[in-house]
Amino acid sequence: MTAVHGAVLRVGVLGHGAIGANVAGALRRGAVPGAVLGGVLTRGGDAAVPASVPDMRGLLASADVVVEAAGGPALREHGPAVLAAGRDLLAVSVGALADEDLFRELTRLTAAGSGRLLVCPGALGGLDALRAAALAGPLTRVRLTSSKAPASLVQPWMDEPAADRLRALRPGDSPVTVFDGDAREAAVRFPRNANVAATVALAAGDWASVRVRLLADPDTPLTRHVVEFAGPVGEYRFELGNLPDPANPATSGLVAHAVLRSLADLVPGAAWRVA
Ligand SMILES: NC(=O)C1=CN([C@@H]2O[C@H](COP(=O)(O)OP(=O)(O)OC[C@H]3O[C@@H](n4cnc5c(N)ncnc54)[C@H](OP(=O)(O)O)[C@@H]3O)[C@@H](O)[C@H]2O)C=CC1
Ligand SMILES: O=C([O-])CC(=O)C(=O)O
Repeated sequence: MTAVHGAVLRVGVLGHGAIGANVAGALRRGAVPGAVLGGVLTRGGDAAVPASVPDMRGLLASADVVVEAAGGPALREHGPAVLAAGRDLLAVSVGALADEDLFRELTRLTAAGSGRLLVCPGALGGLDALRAAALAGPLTRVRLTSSKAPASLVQPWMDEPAADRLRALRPGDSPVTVFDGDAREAAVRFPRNANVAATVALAAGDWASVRVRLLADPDTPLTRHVVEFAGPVGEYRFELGNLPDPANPATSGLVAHAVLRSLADLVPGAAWRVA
């Protein structure tokens, strides 16, 4: 477990986009009692960003816990060094953990007594019940259905006609299914949309049996996630309707606040927590 300096939790933020900038700004404003912003690492070490550090060495020196909010490739590049340095790693780009080699490497480092790998719930809720139900016995059904604005689902690997069909959807048009398959494939093919699928798979303890549908819905301003599961202790359904983050409509505005909530639980001596 990370050694915390003094009575405060020092937070390093990797990435200064929609989520990272929100988290860094909130920490500077004192939004999480007991936590302070240690440093921010942008891709180019942008000195204009408050608390900017030039490189990962600088971020590790400034932080007890590192929030990864920079995308899957950045989690792959920096995650092992964060854990090896004995810092906790709060991952937001959870879809990158669909890469079995990366997941094995990160969990090996945590098992070796380095920092902990922490998965942020991000745009989701209800994961506590999903984990509890999975502990009660094998789940008979786990499903995630996500719908969001069509433009946010366009991927670089799509051919032009397919991408154009999504962009051309208008209010009043029916939702279009852009993916129907398992959680690992969803996370790989939609790295900016299906981090939630990876999070459900990790909570359920199984990637292959989590059925994921992604829908392009031109008719709602909300990004919706419906998590359904069933097992020996009951049947469950959680539905979230998140407003998109104005800085990045592919990302729900809830995510930065979910990071702050996770950090609040890491503050030493926190009076209470949703454990
Ligand atoms: N778990 C969940 O529920 C969710 C997870 N996510 C994931 O969170 C991640 C961040 O989302 P969001 O903030 O909206 O994305 P943004 O694109 O708004 O921001 C990402 C930022 O990270 C920067 N970055 C990329 N690589 C590096 C690097 N190696 N070092 C430092 N900075 C880097 C980018 O810089 P540049 O512009 O130079 O590339 C950009 O400023 C995404 O991977 C996204 O998929 C998003 C939503 C929900
Ligand atoms: O922010 C969201 O609603 C979900 C998302 O993009 C992701 O999981 O990648």
